[in-house]
Amino acid sequence: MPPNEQESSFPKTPDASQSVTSPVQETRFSSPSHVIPCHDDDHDGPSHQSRQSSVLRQSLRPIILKFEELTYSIKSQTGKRSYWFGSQEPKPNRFVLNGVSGIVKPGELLAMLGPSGSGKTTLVTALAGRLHGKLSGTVSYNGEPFTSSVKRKTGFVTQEDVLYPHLTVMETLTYTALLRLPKELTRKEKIEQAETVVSDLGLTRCCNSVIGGGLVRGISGGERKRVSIGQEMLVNPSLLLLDEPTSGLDSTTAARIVATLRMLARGGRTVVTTIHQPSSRLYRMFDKVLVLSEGSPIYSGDSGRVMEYFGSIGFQPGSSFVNPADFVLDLANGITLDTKQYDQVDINGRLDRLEEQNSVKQSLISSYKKNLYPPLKEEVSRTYPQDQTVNGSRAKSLTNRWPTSWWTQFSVLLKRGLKERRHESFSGLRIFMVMSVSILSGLLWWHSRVAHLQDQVGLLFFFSIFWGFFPLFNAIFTFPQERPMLIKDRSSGIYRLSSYYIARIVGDLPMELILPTIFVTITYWMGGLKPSLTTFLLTLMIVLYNVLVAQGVGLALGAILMDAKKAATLSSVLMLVFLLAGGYYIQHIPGFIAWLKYISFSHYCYKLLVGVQYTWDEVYDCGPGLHCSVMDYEGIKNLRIGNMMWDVLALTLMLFLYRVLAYLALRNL
Ligand SMILES: Nc1ncnc2c1ncn2[C@@H]1O[C@H](COP(=O)(O)OP(=O)(O)OP(=O)(O)O)[C@@H](O)[C@H]1O
Repeated sequence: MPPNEQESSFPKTPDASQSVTSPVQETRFSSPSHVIPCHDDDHDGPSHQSRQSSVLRQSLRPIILKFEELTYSIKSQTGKRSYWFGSQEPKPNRFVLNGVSGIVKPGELLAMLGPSGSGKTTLVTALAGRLHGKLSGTVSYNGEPFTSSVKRKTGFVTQEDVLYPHLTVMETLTYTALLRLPKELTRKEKIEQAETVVSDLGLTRCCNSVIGGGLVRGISGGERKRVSIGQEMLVNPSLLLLDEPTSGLDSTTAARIVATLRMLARGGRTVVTTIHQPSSRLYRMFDKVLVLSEGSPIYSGDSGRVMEYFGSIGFQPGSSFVNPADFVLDLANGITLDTKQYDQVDINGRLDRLEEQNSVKQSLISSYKKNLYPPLKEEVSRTYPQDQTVNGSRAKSLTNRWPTSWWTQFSVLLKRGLKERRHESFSGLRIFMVMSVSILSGLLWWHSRVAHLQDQVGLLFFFSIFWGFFPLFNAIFTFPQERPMLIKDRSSGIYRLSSYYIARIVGDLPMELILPTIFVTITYWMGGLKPSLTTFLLTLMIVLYNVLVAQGVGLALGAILMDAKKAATLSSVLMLVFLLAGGYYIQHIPGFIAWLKYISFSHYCYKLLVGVQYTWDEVYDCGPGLHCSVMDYEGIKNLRIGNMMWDVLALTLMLFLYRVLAYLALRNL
């Protein structure tokens, strides 16, 4: 009989969750008076009434999760190096999962236990449809494979919290609510859901604190974990999968989290979690447990019957007060009462001990196959009413692929990006750098004259190179930095890649364009370039266009390599090539390598800058009493300035091409 049979009758009614008193609720209602209520500045706080009518109380579509004979192997290395190439010889496949089966129904909380490295993370990742590689066996959700509609009904909390460090708790959950909750809910209702989750998870006190991470000090590890769980709760998942949600937390916080999971399960959801070393208090909250030993199951079934089962196959705990979780973890490691005693008498008998432990594990695996697997297999292969009802709803859900419209996704992502990057966009350091370089160059080129043509042309070349390097190097970090968040959001099917991509590019624009505008304005007039408003505006437009192209190159390199270090190295080489082949330093590049300048955006920018600065009839003093045409000056003549539309066209092509490349690279993430 399943534990808590009365509570977990299937399917659960929405109200069932409210009737369960959990430690979370107890904590919430007994929270001390000094707790500061968290209200978003943009809206009014939710009424108690609206919290009660939370959509989180209802499981909209219960899911039966079945997995059968899951086997996953990886290729490992021997460590022996081949003489010639230093590569390692392949070793036979190592099984990370070996014939794991199970079934979890709505209303149930399954815990996966096992020693470190036993395959828990691999299994939960496979159940979340995110394991890539050689997975054999079947996983079904109401009898269906993992479809995008299942994806949107599944919450997956990974072991590492993937959160934006500069957003506050409330901002994080609000943006998630706005993106993940269906368009049928109003904005106000979505925000209320976020507030409900903040309150349900006991995050009220820190809701205005930043998440933190890296060098930014933020909320505690337990609070971060609860924010991650909250993000998944918001989607009102029918299936919630969690990888070690309690690791590193104190026992009270861990108990609160497991109690929350139990409460969510009681609301008609299917909840699966891996857990490292639960206390007996936590263990009692699980309905079912699955115990893994080196990837093979040694127990799968009701949590309450674990001691009885192992007793029936000859494995007894040392005392009657033992924590069942400790007992099964010892067994999964091959440690029994006998081997423990053996340990104490013979401390040097390591090999014998290992052999004995292996034989205990093998015996447990055989017992599982003989005693537990046949009835489990029968249960898994049974057809449930849920298996049929889903077919109708699937067709409907597929038509509604995304929870929100493209425009909502775009505007929420834009705002989220601006908030997350507000510190870096308007960082004093960046502004200081641009201001100091512009003033310094203005002073160096102070009121330069056409007579000193070489100097003036040098200033224009500097414009094209500086405003190639700077935006390019800023842009290469964009996607490598955001990769974990993007993968997480995209795996949950929250938004289209196009809405994210456009929001990201548009969000970066203001700062990308404001700084060069300030720079050009200062340096142009200080540097004594042509005192004509039209020429100044044209110069500014060319520099801004160059910035956009350079930004595209940086985005593409970052997205293709997904490694900021590699991208930075490649960018340095690229910009050095562009610098040398740009047409300023070397005027007589050998023909076989002269094509390099045609792929350099700085070259086109430089040509355009020179083209708008000087006219065909303009002359300069080329000697005592001599006047030469500017266009005949060697450095300018070799640029072959002709119809400038071709240069604009080349830059326009690059502008789109690099952005399309970046987009395509992101699609393959
Ligand atoms: N992609 C991979 N490459 C190399 N080894 C892998 C890979 N995936 C899994 N493994 C190995 O498979 C085994 C199981 O890993 P997994 O992370 O699932 O264990 P776990 O039970 O979750 O461990 P822990 O409790 O320490 O997180 C480990 O030995 C791990 O090193």
